[in-house]
Amino acid sequence: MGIEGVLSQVQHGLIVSCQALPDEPLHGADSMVKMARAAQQGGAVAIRANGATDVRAIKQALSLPVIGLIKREYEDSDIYITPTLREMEELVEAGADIIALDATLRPRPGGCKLKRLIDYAHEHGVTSMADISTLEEALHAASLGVGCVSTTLSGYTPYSAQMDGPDLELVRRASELVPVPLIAEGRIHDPAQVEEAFRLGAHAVVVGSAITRPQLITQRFADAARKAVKSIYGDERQN
Ligand SMILES: CC(=O)N[C@H](C=O)[C@@H](O)[C@H](O)[C@H](O)COP(=O)(O)O
Repeated sequence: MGIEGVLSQVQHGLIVSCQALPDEPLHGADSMVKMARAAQQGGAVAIRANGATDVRAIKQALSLPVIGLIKREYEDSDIYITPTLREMEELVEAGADIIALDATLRPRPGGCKLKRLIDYAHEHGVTSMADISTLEEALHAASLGVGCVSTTLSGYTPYSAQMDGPDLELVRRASELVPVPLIAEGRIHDPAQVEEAFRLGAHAVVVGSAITRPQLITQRFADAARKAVKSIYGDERQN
C-alpha cells in the first residue's frame, strides 16, 4: 500500500485500539481478533494492537490496516512502547502497516536512537507513528521524518499535562503546528470527544479502553451506580 497510502486510508476515520496485557481478562490473540472484528463491523478504519502475535493474528483475520506496537520494559529506560530495534524487527516481520513507537525525548534502552527506528520502518515500507506527550516531542519527531504523530502519551510522562479526559489542547496545537498528520489518542471516552478532536484538526482518532476494555467500562458504570445509590439512600446502604 505504501507509506502515504495507509495514512490516507485512515484519514478522518476511527481507529480502535484492541489491547489486553497478560494481567487483563481478555488477554490472548483469540479475544483480540474478536474485538478487532467487532470494531471492523462497527466502522473502524484500522486497528491498533500490541505484540507480534496479536498483530499477525489480526492481519490474517481482517482486511483492515494494523498499527502495531510492542510494550516491553527494559531496566535502563522508562520507554516501554516499541523501545528498540528488536521490537521494530518483530513488528515488520508480523506485517504491521504502521509501527507506533515512543517518541519522547527520554533515553532509550541501550542508547538506541529514535531516528534509527523511524528510518528502519521506512526502509521496510512501513510507516511510523510517533507516540508523544508534548508539542515539543511532536515537532521533534516530525523533524526526524516520522509518518504521523499521536497524542498517546500525554498524561503518561511525569512532565506532560495530567488530566482525566483527553488532551484536546495538545490535539489543537499539534494539528496546527506539526507538519505531519496528527492522531488524537488517549482517554477519549465518548463520541462527543471524537467529534471535538476532528473539529480541532485531528487526521484520525484512536479509541481504546472505552471500546475494548470491558473491565474498565464496567468500572465506570459501577462507580456511577455506587455514587447514585449513595446520593439516593445515603451512606448506611452497604450494597
Ligand atoms: C499510555 C499507553 O500505554 N497507551 C497504550 C498505547 O498503545 C494503550 O494502553 C491505550 O489503550 C491506547 O493508547 C488508547 O488509549 P485509551 O485506552 O485511553 O483510549
